[in-house]
Amino acid sequence: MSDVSELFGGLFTDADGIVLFSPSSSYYQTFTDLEDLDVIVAAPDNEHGADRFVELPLAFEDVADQLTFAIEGALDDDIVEEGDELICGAKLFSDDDIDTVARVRASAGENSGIYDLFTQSRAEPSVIRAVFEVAIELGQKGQKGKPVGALFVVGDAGKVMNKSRPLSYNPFEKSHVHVGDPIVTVMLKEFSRLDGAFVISDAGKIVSAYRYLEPAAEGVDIPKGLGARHMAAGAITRDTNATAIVLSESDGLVRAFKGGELILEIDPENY
Ligand SMILES: Nc1ncnc2c1ncn2[C@@H]1O[C@H](COP(=O)(O)OP(=O)(O)OP(=O)(O)O)[C@@H](O)[C@H]1O
Ligand SMILES: [Mn+2]
Repeated sequence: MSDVSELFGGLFTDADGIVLFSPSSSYYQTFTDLEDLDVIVAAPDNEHGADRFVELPLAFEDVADQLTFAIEGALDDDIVEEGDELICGAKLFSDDDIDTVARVRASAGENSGIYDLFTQSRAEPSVIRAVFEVAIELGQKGQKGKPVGALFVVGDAGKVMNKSRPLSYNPFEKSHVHVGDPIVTVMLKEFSRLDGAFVISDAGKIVSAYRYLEPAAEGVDIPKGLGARHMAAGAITRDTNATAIVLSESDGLVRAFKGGELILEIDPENY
């Protein structure tokens, strides 16, 4: 008769490393005396001072997104090697304790782009993250209780301006405000009722609101069923080096596009 740990034991044989997602301090401590396996922590902050650490820019609610982000980040930082077999411990249902184990092979060939979205965009990672936060907040609350859509084009702003035209006067014309400033969050929410896109510079300066994007759309392949806003978002990221973050008025999801492709889809209600 086999017992459960023997049956599942195969999951752990010949592993090269362990990835713990936001472990508690005591949980992390129990792993530090492991001799032959590297322990990697993936979390919003390196609160335990782990030597091998991947910073999560968002609390990805989808465990697959979390794992993919951490593994692409660990490969990029040379914390793990191509082909490494990793045991990942994550919190699927629990907020407190790791309750789920997955065995994943690190493979650079299957790059989803989710790590590069934050780290290899023209815009600074903190800017990408701040725009996500505004889009998520807007998705949770809507505008005066009604669902609202919004399109943020981040980075490579000069080129984006050349591939777009104004729909109305630009309320940010003479201002020097940046995403992340609390007042800007209020302004972005207010202006999101109106048409068009926000254009944001690499450093996070709001360059313009109300831009109608006119990128070339050839070769852009976005999922069927998404409309003009999403098509424009995808296309502008193929035509320029910008990243686009879109809140859909119709399904309430936040989506990110880069290089003409949909990279990440998240539901604000889960944050
Ligand atoms: N090329 C564009 N540039 C900037 N904004 C655009 C562009 N095309 C559409 N939009 C904006 O998107 C809004 C919604 O358009 P549409 O419904 O076709 O898009 P969608 O992709 O279905 O988005 P949603 O899911 O929010 O409905 C328009 O009212 C307009 O404000
Ligand atoms: Mn629509």
